[in-house]
Amino acid sequence: MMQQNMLKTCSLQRCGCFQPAKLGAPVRPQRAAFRAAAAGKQSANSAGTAAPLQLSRRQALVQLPGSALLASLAALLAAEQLSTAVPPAAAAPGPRQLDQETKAAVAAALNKVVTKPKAPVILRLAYHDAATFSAAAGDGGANASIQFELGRPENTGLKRGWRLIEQVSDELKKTPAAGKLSNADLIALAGAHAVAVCGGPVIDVPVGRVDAAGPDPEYRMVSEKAGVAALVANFAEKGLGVQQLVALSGAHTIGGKGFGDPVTFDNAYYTSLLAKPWLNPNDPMADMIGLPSDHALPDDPECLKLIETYAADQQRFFKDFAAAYQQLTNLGAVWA
Ligand code: HEM
Repeated sequence: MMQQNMLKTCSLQRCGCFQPAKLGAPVRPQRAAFRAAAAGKQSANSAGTAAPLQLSRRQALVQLPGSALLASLAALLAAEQLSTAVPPAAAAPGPRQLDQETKAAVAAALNKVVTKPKAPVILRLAYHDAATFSAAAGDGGANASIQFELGRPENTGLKRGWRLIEQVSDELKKTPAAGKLSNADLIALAGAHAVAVCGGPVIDVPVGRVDAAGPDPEYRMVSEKAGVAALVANFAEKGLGVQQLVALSGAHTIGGKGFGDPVTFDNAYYTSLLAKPWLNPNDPMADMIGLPSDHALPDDPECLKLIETYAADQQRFFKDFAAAYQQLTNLGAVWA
């Protein structure tokens, strides 16, 4: 409504033919434009014509002299534009950016709740929430359904992560962000925060995801015992390629899998995959390092090339991880 009235006011400034628009008093632009054109004719002829002119559209076009005709056409065009201008529709559903006020409130809540030691479980939670997506079935994905799936074997340990999201949500209740974000948004934002707080890339996460009312279908998560073909196939089912598989697996650089400092997000995962410390017969902890699915990656030539790239160039890893994380957290999302 406000925009509509601004439009009317603008037209007032542009062609001077409207009375100021009042709230709730719609102007009839075409008629007003004609009056304006007729008034132009009247003033041009004021010496010889006493009666005010009331012209039809056709009359105006036929009878008005050149300059008045041009003026009338211009007025008509402006009026036509106004009359066809539809009121602004409600914003179309889709990802949107957080406003500054909400962003600040969310950042404060995440800083308070998702501290470095909590980062690994939160990042894993974000993966497990989104990776139930199936492109073929067209369901699952980043929708906070993880809250209904915490009893599944692949989600062992993630109750702790979900409780942290509940805490973030509670924190936000006292702020301008209250009620503005879904749990699915909070999970995606918290995962990005987890990466950043451990020194990884700052990832822009749009919001507007709608929460699911129940669990996603089962058996969508790939096993830690999977070989590289099964890993690639599982990611492909979600519309993610080999590059996304290798970049996202770099998340294992944080947490307890033995790839360097557990709360530093860096490219130690890739340097370790090349060094293969799990094969060191002199290290009693060797078999604690990495998962079979991690160990499998360097066996594939395409994966190996990416592992070498990320091992040599941390910034490239950060860039590809950030892009893949955005893809991951948009999988299957229904936008409000
Ligand atoms: C590629 C297939 C993947 C498999 C099979 C897999 C499996 C696992 C397993 C079994 C754990 C150990 C959980 C535990 O300690 O109890 C783990 C940890 C973790 N995963 Fe994955 N994961 C995969 C991909 C990912 C991706 C794509 C991400 C995030 C983008 C991710 C993030 C994490 C994190 C951060 C941890 C450490 C959690 C902690 O220490 O609390 N994982 N993953």
